[in-house]
Order: sequence, then structure tokens, then C-alpha cells
Amino acid sequence: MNNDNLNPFKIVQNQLKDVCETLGVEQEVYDILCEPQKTLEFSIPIKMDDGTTKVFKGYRCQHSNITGPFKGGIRYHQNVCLDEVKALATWMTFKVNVVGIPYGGGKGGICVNPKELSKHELERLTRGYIHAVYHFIGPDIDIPAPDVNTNGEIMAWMMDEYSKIAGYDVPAIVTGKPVEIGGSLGRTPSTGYGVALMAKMAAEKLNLQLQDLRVSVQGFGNVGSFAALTLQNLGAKVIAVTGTKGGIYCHNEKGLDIKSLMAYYKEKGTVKGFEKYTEDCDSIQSTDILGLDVDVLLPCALENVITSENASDIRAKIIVEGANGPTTIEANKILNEKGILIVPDILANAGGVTVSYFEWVQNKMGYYWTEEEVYSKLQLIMSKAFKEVCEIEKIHNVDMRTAAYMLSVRRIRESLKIRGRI
Ligand SMILES: NC(=O)C1=CN([C@@H]2O[C@H](COP(=O)(O)OP(=O)(O)OC[C@H]3O[C@@H](n4cnc5c(N)ncnc54)[C@H](OP(=O)(O)O)[C@@H]3O)[C@@H](O)[C@H]2O)C=CC1
Ligand SMILES: O=C(O)CCC(=O)C(=O)O
Repeated sequence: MNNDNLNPFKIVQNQLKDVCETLGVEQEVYDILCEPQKTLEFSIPIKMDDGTTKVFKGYRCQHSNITGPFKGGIRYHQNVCLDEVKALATWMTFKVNVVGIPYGGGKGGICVNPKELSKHELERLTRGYIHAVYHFIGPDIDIPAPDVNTNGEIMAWMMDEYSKIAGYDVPAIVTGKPVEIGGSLGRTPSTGYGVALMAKMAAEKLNLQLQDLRVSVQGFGNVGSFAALTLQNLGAKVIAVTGTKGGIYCHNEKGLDIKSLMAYYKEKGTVKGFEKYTEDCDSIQSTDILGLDVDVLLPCALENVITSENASDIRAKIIVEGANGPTTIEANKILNEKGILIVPDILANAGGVTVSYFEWVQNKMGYYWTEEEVYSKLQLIMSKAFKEVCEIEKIHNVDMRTAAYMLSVRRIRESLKIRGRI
């Protein structure tokens, strides 16, 4: 029986409460940020391929636009619910303010297992979602993007449907679009790239050499795969990867060949079975990933995977949270006591929204940057945020998560003050 608080919205409210107390800010800061500004909950009926009609539950939550338009992804998953969407939207507000980009926080989702839908059903569902939120979102109001089980193709359908209703092309309505229709170079790998960059900076902080690092990755979707690839390109060895159906572990000194694993995943939709095609590789259970003997652990799947029940098994020196909310509050305490360095989600996975911001800026200018420009601007923003968080960590003798929240809440408070809201 797990006694951890597993409600992500309660978790983020607790995180906010703690940081407001640590900073000693006005009660109004907590009162304004502890609930979203607006949340839309709706039904999306769609015609299935067999002629029947099914109704899906959809959400879009606008947590705060005090520092800019609401911004955040849309998740398609069978566990999507109101409190999860509210939590993810709230984390977005803190995330954009850690990296200092001019956005607020939002998030959306549909309660659906997209793997059970045909491509045509998925397209109708996506277009139905846009019909439901059309009057709620806008390129200067609330800008969706990809999250779990959504991708460039889905963003293209969203942009197309919004533009059809508007009567003209509105590329800046979503980010994470294919480059052919106004997407930014580098957006697809950006979250994983940023996670890898944060792992590199965390290793440097502990005086560890990248070449000596053994890395494990939970989740091999957009974030996990590009984090693994980037770390391998930087010289680290990725020795284990898992997904929902199981995973793989590599015994040799070189680690997994991530490019081949990505090609395998693209074809099969799972990492399971890759061991049959690779030397020195075994299959492992999904749950085995956390306790492996590695230097760096990258949780890149879902919330609440590191709990008080498994935190003491973790042997990594560094955890870089690619996923949003992978660590419960109770587990965080155990990991801190063990002296594990955690780069928190609101910093670690901010590379995605940062390049989304670049995409939106490029859409507004109608002028597009090279990949090198995108990556160099991303590196500047993320390494600056990492250093600012470390500075607060040192001055206040707190962990990196608390420091990241302190940096973010201070910035939001400043905006509230200047705008005359408090
Ligand atoms: N996409 C983005 O730009 C951003 C995403 N994030 C966060 O990163 C996380 C991952 O998102 P993303 O990569 O986009 O999502 P994807 O849908 O691309 O991939 C999700 C991955 O997680 C795996 N997974 C799900 N549940 C489990 C589990 N219990 N154990 C092991 N693996 C599991 C899936 O396995 P399988 O392969 O078997 O389906 C899949 O590989 C989420 O928390 C998301 O909110 C954060 C910032 C930006
Ligand atoms: O790219 C974006 O706008 C948001 C990505 C996202 O949903 C996240 O950072 O969790």
C-alpha cells in the first residue's frame, strides 16, 4: 500500500505553499497561484470507423497568464483527468518562469488511449478538440503544443482545423508543428536535448566526466529518445531503456546504439525485443529501471513513478526529470537524504517550451532561423537558468527543486506586483 500523496494537483499546491513560506511572500501570491484562472471541460463525440459514435472527455486548463499567454502541451492518455491537467498547467507556469520566457502556464488533454484508435479516428478526435476549444485559445491567448502521445502530425491537424474555422492561416496557434507548415527546426528533439544538457551540467557540478557516465532512461518517446541520443553523442553510455511493455539492458562497455534503437522503436512502437538484434543485451521489466547501477537516471515517462516505496533502491548519483512530476514529495525527501542530485522537471524539461517559444516568435516574424541558431539560443537560456538555480541553492542552502521554485515564484511575484495585482 503506497501512502504517498499521488494527486499531482495537491502535490504542486504543496510545492507552491512550501516555496511561498520559504520566500516569505505575500499570502496573495499563494492565493492567486494555487488554483488555475480558468479550466474548460468538455465532451468530444466522434464517429468511429465502424459507424458508431463514441464520446471522449477533453480539457484545457489556463493556470496563469500573468507572465504571458497561456502555454503548454496537450496529452492523449487513458489516465488524463481534471486534476492531472490542472497540475500540468500549474507546473507550466513555474517552468516558463524558471527559464524566463514570456509565457504563462496552460495544459490540455483528452482521456483516450490513442493506441486503440485508427489514424482517421485520431484525426477526427483532434479536430473535435479544436472545435471545442476554438473560442478559448488563440495565438496571443493560449498556445497548445505536443505532450504524451501527441506529435507534429497532430499539431498540423490542430493548426489546420483552427485556421479553417478562422478563415485564414494561423500558424502561431500551436507549436511543435512540422517545419513544412511553420514549425521550428530543432523543436522535436528540443526537450530531450535540454534534458541531456542539464545532465551534462549536473555531472560537471559533481566533477564527473561525461565519458564515464552510465545512464538509464525510463520512457523512450519524444523526450527519452532524444535525451538518450544527445547524451550518447556527448560521450556517455546509455545502458538501459524501458517503455510500458518492458525494456532492455546492455552489458557491454559501449552501451546501447541509440540510433538503431530509435529506428527499431519507430518500426515496432516499443523497445521490447531489441535485445534479440543486439549483442550483450537482455530484456528487463519496466519496473527494474529505477534500481539499476548507473550514474544518471532520466525518468522520461509519467508522474509519480519515483515514490517512497522505490526511492531507497535508486543508486544513481544524478536524476534529471525529463517527465513532469515523476517524483512524489515523500520520495523527494528520501532522495535528498541519500544525497542524490535532482535536476527538477520545471528546469530539466524546459527545453521543449523554450523552442516552442522560438517557433512562435518565428511564426510571428515570418522569418525562420537555422538549426544552429535555435540550439545556441536554447543553450544560452538553459545554462543561464541552471546557473541561476545553483546560485540560489548555494545561497539559501536548499535543494535544486526548491531553488528552481524560488527563482520562478520570485519572478511571478515581481510581475504581479508591477501589474498592480498585489
Ligand atoms: N514532448 C515534450 O516536448 C515534453 C514532454 N514533457 C514530459 O515528458 C514526459 C514524456 O513525454 P513525451 O516523451 O512527449 O511522451 P511520448 O508519448 O512521446 O512518450 C512517452 C513514453 O513514456 C513511456 N511510458 C509511459 N508509461 C510508462 C511506464 N509506466 N514505464 C515506462 N515507460 C512508460 C511510453 O512507453 P511506450 O513506448 O511503451 O508507449 C513512451 O515511451 C511527460 O511527462 C511529458 O509531460 C515535458 C516537457 C516537454
Ligand atoms: O512546448 C510547449 O509549449 C509545452 C511543452 C509541455 O507541455 C511541457 O513543457 O510540459
